[in-house]
Amino acid sequence: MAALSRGSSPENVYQRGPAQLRGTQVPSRTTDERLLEGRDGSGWVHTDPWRVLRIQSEFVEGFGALAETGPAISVFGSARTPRDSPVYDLGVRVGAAVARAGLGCITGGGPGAMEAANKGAIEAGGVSIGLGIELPFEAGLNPYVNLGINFRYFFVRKTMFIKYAEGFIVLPGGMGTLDELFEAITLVQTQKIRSFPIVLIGSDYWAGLLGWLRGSAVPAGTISAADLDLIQVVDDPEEAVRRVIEGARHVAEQRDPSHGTERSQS
Ligand SMILES: C/C(=C\CNc1ncnc2c1ncn2[C@@H]1O[C@H](COP(=O)(O)O)[C@@H](O)[C@H]1O)CO
Repeated sequence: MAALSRGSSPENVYQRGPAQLRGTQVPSRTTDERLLEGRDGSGWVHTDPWRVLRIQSEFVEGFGALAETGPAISVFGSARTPRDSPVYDLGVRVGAAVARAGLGCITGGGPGAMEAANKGAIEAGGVSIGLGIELPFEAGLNPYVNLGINFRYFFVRKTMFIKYAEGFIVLPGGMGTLDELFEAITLVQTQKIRSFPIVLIGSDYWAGLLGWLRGSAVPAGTISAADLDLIQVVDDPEEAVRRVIEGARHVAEQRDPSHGTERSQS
């Protein structure tokens, strides 16, 4: 490719965006020329700069889709909960209670307890939101989602669970559920967000974890006893929703009115 004759002598100035280039710094091709020339392989779509744009677009799409959905509660729970189990039934009742309270029900959009909560929400006439995630064993969004968004990146999706929820209700679950639960607790404990209602549902299931936190982590000094106050445990779906609404109201009352309904994390 021939060098640009205009830029080849030191006295000529070449403007590339905000940068001024002279002499040897003058490129041989214009930016447009590079954009419009033939295909350059496809490896660049797997480079970090390109990924940054994809991550940015996930935030833009997520914020765009959820900004106008109204107040909601994020409901978590195991992807493996069978449809014929009592926990599935509990999930349906949680989703229905969320919808009856006039709140959107946000889940991970997958099977098991997520599907149960979406089913309850949609059957009760509510907004049933599924924030799906690309996984190697892709299952797709469950059929009870009436607003679904699929994410590539877990961390983008997790931002949405927190940003658009008044609080969390957590059904029995495994690693994914614990990850979501402890992310929220960590954000509150480190004061990245102000108090955020977190309600575990199913006291029998959660007793072991809470017992370990109280009996091992507190005495070891790795958490403070006050950290446990961030978590509430109930068995009744209506009570779980009531606790989130009360907690959210308490947070709103404490908030400086000039901050509107925005959370303090930036
Ligand atoms: C395991 C199977 C499918 C997994 N599909 C999922 N779809 C959407 N979200 C998921 C999935 N698996 C985990 N999650 C997220 O983690 C939480 C559940 O994880 P757990 O380890 O099962 O507790 C859940 O809240 C999701 O956000 C095939 O059955």
